[in-house]
Amino acid sequence: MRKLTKKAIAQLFPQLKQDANKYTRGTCELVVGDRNFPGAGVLATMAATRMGSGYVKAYTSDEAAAALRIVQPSAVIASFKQYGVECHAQDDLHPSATVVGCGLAGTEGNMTLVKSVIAAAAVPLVLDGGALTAIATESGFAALADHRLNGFSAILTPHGGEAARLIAALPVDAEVADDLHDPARQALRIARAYDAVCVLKGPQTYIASPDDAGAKDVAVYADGTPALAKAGTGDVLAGCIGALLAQGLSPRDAAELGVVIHGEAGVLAAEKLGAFCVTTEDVLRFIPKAVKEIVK
Ligand SMILES: NC(=O)C1=CN([C@@H]2O[C@H](COP(=O)(O)OP(=O)(O)OC[C@H]3O[C@@H](n4cnc5c(N)ncnc54)[C@H](O)[C@@H]3O)[C@@H](O)[C@H]2O)[C@@H](O)CC1
Ligand SMILES: Nc1ncnc2c1ncn2[C@@H]1O[C@H](COP(=O)(O)OP(=O)(O)O)[C@@H](O)[C@H]1O
Repeated sequence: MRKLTKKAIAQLFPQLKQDANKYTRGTCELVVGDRNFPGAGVLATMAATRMGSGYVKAYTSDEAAAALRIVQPSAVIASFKQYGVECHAQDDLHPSATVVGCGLAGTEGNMTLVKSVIAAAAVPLVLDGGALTAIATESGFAALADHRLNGFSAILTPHGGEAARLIAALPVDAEVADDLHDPARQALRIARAYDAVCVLKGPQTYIASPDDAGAKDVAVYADGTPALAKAGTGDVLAGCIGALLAQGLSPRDAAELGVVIHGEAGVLAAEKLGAFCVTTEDVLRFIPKAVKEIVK
């Protein structure tokens, strides 16, 4: 397995060009934060804004929109149903990506929403939270397969519970069944079956691509901190990865860089505040320090 370190991933960091404008810096759109989980939408949107995207647009509930207008007024706000109508297309000069699922727990309405977003998105996707529940259904799986057939990539960001659900939805494969206690092999199984980069989160985070030859090609990040074991840190990670994807990084590079910056933000927050007291909001606040530390 390849161990991810700050030093090894520093070179992946997107350059901020002198002649940049907000669109060349990448548009990150997010479909996140239903009325029950507005906080997840706010956290993911704030993280995407912090991680360098020039233009951040949140398609979200009224509840999350009200909070975002106060804590992140630079984010453009739209309602869920506007996604298919207004979503951004991408070209080489104007990269773009969409994050979907943070704070969209598995209601029928949310599942329909996620599938319609996957069908409409002509951009790379980050699928988190409820979007992972949606692709574990037959119609959600088919929507993702069509997205991939249309030439667009996807990153899946399951925690252990979501990974178990993604694997349970697959046909049993006797050859790999024995291996699935090993998280690196779980990540690889998910990546290959869903044809997407898999970021399997936990105390150690495993990153696998569909074309990895075996577990030896899976990357592992093991330098994080249990301070990150707090509700909402996964939403922050999804926003970070989405912003990097929206700046034109490959899915694998965006995933690896996002995981290391997020982990380092947790470590720096724990050093400053003590691991016990670190909040998810602190992790967001320490992202700039983590970036400075990595690109110095
Ligand atoms: N402030 C907010 O609004 C927050 C909203 N959230 C949203 O809440 C929704 C539900 O997400 P949840 O993850 O709570 O619930 P889920 O029901 O999707 O997953 C939790 C289940 O998975 C199991 N599990 C196994 N391994 C796990 C692991 N390594 N980490 C976590 N759980 C593991 C748990 O025991 C539990 O049964 C998502 O849409 C998410 O985005 C959460 O991100 C928390 C913060
Ligand atoms: N003990 C731990 N050590 C290091 N990192 C952890 C630990 N526990 C959780 N994390 C990290 O915190 C994040 C939690 O994400 P997730 O489980 O999706 O939370 P949520 O759904 O509440 O946002 C992941 O990035 C995970 O790798």
